[in-house]
Amino acid sequence: MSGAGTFPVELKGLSTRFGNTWVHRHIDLAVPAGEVVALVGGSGSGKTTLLRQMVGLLQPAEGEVRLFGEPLSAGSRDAQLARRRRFGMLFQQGALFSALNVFANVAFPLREAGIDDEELVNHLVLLKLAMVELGPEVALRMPAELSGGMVKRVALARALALEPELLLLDEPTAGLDPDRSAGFVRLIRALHRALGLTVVLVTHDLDTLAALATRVAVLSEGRILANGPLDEIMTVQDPFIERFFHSERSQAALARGRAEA
Ligand SMILES: Nc1ncnc2c1ncn2[C@@H]1O[C@H](COP(=O)(O)OP(=O)(O)OP(=O)(O)O)[C@@H](O)[C@H]1O
Repeated sequence: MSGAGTFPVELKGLSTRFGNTWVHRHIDLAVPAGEVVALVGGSGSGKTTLLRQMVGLLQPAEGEVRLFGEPLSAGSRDAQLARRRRFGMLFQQGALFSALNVFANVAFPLREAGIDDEELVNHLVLLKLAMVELGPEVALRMPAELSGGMVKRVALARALALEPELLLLDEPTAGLDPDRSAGFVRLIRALHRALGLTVVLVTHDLDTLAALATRVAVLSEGRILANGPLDEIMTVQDPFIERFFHSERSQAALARGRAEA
C-alpha cells in the first residue's frame, strides 16, 4: 500500500503527439496517495488520453510517467507485471468482454495473474461482485443482459479484482440517470474510504466531481492550467473555469454534489 506523502502517479514533462497534433505539452502532475483527483477540461482537451498515458496504454512523445515511484517501463517483465496489478481501470462504457459472462469478466484479471485455484477464483469473484452491491445471481448473465448501471458495477468489480491501490475511472457516471449516478458515486466513495484507494477520474459531471474529488486538475491547451482543491480552483480567473464552474447550472450541480459528499 502506498503510504501518505507518496505519489502513486507522477507525470514529468509529459507530451503526447498524434501525427502533427500535440495533445499534451510538458505536463507535470503528481497525484498524492489517498486523494481523489478529478481531471477536467473541454471536450478533446486530452483527459482520456492522459489516463491512458498513466497506465502505459500510450507512449509519451516526451517526458516520463512514474507509477508508484518508478518509471512505467522500469524493471524486469515480472516487476512490470507486479506494478500492473497495483492499479485498476474503469473504461468509458465499462468495456466488458461481450462474449464472456459477468463471472468470466471479473475472473479475467485473476486468471491473468495466474490464480488458477477454481475455488479461490469463485470466492474472489463473488466477493468483488458483493463489493459493488451485485448478488451472485448476476454472475451468469452476459453483458448485453445488464442495465447501464450494472455494466459499470461489473466493470468496477473487474477493476478491483486484484485489490489495486490505484483506481482510474473514465467518466464513471456518464450515461447513468441521476439516481443511478448518485448511487454509483456513493459506492465509489465508500470503496475509496474502505480500501484507502488513490483515485484519478475524468468527469464532465459536476455532481460527481463535487461529491468525490478531493483535488481537481484542469487541462487546457495541452497543459495543466490549475491543480488543487476545488475551492482553490474556483478562484482561478480563466474562461474555461468560468464557464465550467460558475454558470447557474454548475453552481446548482456543485451544491448537490457537496450535499452528497
Ligand atoms: N489514438 C488516437 N489517434 C489520433 N488522435 C487521437 C487518438 N486518441 C485521441 N486522439 C485525439 O486527441 C485529442 C484528445 O482526445 P481525448 O479523448 O483524450 O479527449 P477528452 O478530453 O477525453 O475528450 P472528451 O471530453 O470529449 O471525451 C482529441 O483531439 C482526439 O481526437
